[in-house]
Amino acid sequence: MENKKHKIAIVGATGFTGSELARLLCQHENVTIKHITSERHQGKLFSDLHAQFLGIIDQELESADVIKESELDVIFLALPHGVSMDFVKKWKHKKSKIIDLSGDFRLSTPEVYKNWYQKDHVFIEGFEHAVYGQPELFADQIKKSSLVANPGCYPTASILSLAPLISAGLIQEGSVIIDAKSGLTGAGIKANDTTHFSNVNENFKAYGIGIHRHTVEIEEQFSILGKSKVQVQFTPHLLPIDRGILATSYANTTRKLDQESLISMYTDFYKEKPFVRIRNSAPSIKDVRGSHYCDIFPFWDQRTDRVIAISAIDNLLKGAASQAVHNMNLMLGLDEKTGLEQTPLRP
Ligand SMILES: NC(=O)C1=CN([C@@H]2O[C@H](COP(=O)(O)OP(=O)(O)OC[C@H]3O[C@@H](n4cnc5c(N)ncnc54)[C@H](OP(=O)(O)O)[C@@H]3O)[C@@H](O)[C@H]2O)C=CC1
Ligand SMILES: CC(=O)N[C@@H](CCC(=O)OP(=O)(O)O)C(=O)O
Repeated sequence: MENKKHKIAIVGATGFTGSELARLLCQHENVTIKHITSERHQGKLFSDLHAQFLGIIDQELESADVIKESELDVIFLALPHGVSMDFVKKWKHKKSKIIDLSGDFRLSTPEVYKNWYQKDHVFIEGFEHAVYGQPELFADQIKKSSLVANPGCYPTASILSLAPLISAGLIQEGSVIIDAKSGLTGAGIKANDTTHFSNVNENFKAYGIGIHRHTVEIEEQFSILGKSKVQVQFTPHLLPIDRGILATSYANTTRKLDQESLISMYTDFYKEKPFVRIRNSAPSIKDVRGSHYCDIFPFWDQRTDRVIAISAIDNLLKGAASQAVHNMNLMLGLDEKTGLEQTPLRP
């Protein structure tokens, strides 16, 4: 018997995460891409904009207006934050499940959203329904949800790096410091001064110091996992590479640990999570590039009695598109690994 194909749409398909979604979903055995949308490029072929899809997805880009009348199982929103919420509001009566890649529904309340995104939220109702889409941590809620807030890229790497210790209540309050670095595609497809070649090439800098919106996303998720308020110091950096995130997380623990028990705690925590790999040496960005893996090396520094957990992901995949597909698999009751077992791309 032929597989039932779920109908999906990718809204904002011309961007970086939208085109990665298209790459994954065109090979996914259980879905068919019904619509791919763009407002600026409607009428052109997807493969005209992204030549790598020539002969693979020569589908016409449509305006998101077509979604209104279309029967869809899942809609992926690969739109900027502040834009996604308008669409979620507009389509609130549709039966389709929505996976939003933006930050619009990741936080706990519209007030917290306003504080960190400097924008009033237009769809407050959404906060009650949205589930934070970290498949390794919240699969049960994701399976029942019809609105998933796909996590941010830095939060994915950061949260997974310390989740086993936070969940076990082993982290000393106020001691978490996360130093994270991202490739340039994290900043989206539109070029600007920051992403200008000569400002990035052979250069390296910190940004968003003390104010980056991912700080609160990480804090809120740690607070849920640890069942008490957690504050973190988070600093992002821009790497002169196209894709990948490396996060180095430091924390003091409430009791002394050792390397062996740390590794066994992490291995145990992630034992049924096929896309988190516990390493016994520091991972590099290229070890996970082009894949859905998050590699983590937890290290016990016996000199300073501190944990240093290093995690690596591909920001466009585990940090965005493949995580969204993982969420879709869970929401549709499919095998969670479907369409996600790409081997990392080296060198
Ligand atoms: N890049 C990354 O590594 C990650 C990104 N994210 C989040 O995912 C979302 C998408 O990111 P990314 O793919 O990088 O973004 P891009 O800037 O690369 O693409 C954005 C897309 O949104 C569309 N768009 C922009 N404004 C509007 C609008 N007003 N109405 C309708 N469509 C619009 C554009 O379509 P067009 O111009 O063709 O009409 C484009 O296709 C963002 O919220 C981002 O924060 C999350 C994790 C990681
Ligand atoms: C390198 C770079 O600029 N990265 C982006 C993060 C991209 C992302 O995941 O952000 P969202 O929360 O908007 O989804 C930034 O720091 O704003």
